[in-house]
Amino acid sequence: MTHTIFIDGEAGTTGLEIRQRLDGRGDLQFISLGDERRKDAAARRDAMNAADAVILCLPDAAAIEAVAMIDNPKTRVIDASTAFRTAEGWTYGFAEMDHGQRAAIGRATRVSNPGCYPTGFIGLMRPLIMAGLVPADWPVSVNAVSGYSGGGKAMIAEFEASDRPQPFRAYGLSLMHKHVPEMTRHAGLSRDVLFAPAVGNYRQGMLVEVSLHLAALPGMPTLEVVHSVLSDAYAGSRFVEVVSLEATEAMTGLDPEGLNGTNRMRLHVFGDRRGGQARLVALLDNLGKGASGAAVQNLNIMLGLDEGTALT
Ligand SMILES: NC(=O)C1=CN([C@@H]2O[C@H](COP(=O)(O)OP(=O)(O)OC[C@H]3O[C@@H](n4cnc5c(N)ncnc54)[C@H](OP(=O)(O)O)[C@@H]3O)[C@@H](O)[C@H]2O)C=CC1
Ligand SMILES: CC(=O)N[C@@H](CCC(=O)OP(=O)(O)O)C(=O)O
Repeated sequence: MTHTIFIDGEAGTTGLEIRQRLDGRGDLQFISLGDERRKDAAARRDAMNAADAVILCLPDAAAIEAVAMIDNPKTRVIDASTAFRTAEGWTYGFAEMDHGQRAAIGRATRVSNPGCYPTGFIGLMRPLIMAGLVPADWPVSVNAVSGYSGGGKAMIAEFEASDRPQPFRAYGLSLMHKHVPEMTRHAGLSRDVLFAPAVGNYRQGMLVEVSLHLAALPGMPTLEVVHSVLSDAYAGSRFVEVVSLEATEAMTGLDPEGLNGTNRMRLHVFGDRRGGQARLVALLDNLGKGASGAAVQNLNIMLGLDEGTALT
């Protein structure tokens, strides 16, 4: 059976990566508008209503407009923007976040693809909060560094055009980053997370880190307990791996580009087993499991296919 797919925003950073991952798949047929018509509202409306599945790779405002154009009840949507990640009627497209989430994605007509930073943060924290190791109202901070492709075409042009690009830039300094509601909600927290992002002068890949004073938590969990809760949560997972404590203890550094080109995420629990502190670090490709890879995984699930089709 062939499914008809329309990628709105196909010429953008996320759209291009999705298209590359889907190229050569005989089970899919694409509606493509070409450069002249890709922003023509009428052409986009027709394309969306003719498709079995639409993947929106647009800025938030354009994604909201696009969804309003769909009147075919059979058209299913995956939105890569931030617009619907905490919206009523949308299913959050992070298959590994809970038992049952994959099946919910499979049934959904509207799926919001998670943000890149939230994928790392929720991946690290949700199991610990659900297990009661971290109380829902705990004050949690998250630091992260992303490659500049995280900022789309505009940021890529900024970094690649400049003779002397900044090596590193802290941003989100007002603490009002657009990912805060999504991270807070889907991690299961009741208090807004404090998010400190940064962008580095490299194209792609990211580290997302939560530091915890384990000895200050109500149950004073050990590093081993934290590790075992995370390992249990992702046991058998194809794309999310929890690195063994032996392996993390042997590491002296972590490369943010280490999973580029894949749909995988690796979770690390760093710290001294005798100490009362932990650095939890997620490694992922912002354009892989953080965006385009996750969108393809969600599409596979929605079409009833093996979720790993065309993904590494
Ligand atoms: N980059 C990343 O790592 C991630 C991005 N996302 C999200 O994915 C979405 C797309 O981001 P990204 O690919 O990085 O952004 P880009 O800016 O690289 O691409 C966006 C594309 O949308 C096109 N576009 C803008 N407005 C319209 C419109 N009204 N109609 C049709 N096309 C339009 C742009 O056209 P033009 O080429 O003319 O500018 C561009 O091709 C965003 O919501 C972003 O937040 C999510 C996770 C990670
Ligand atoms: C480096 C950089 O600028 N990154 C982007 C996030 C990229 C991303 O995840 O976009 P979504 O909002 O669609 O999830 C930012 O901080 O706004």
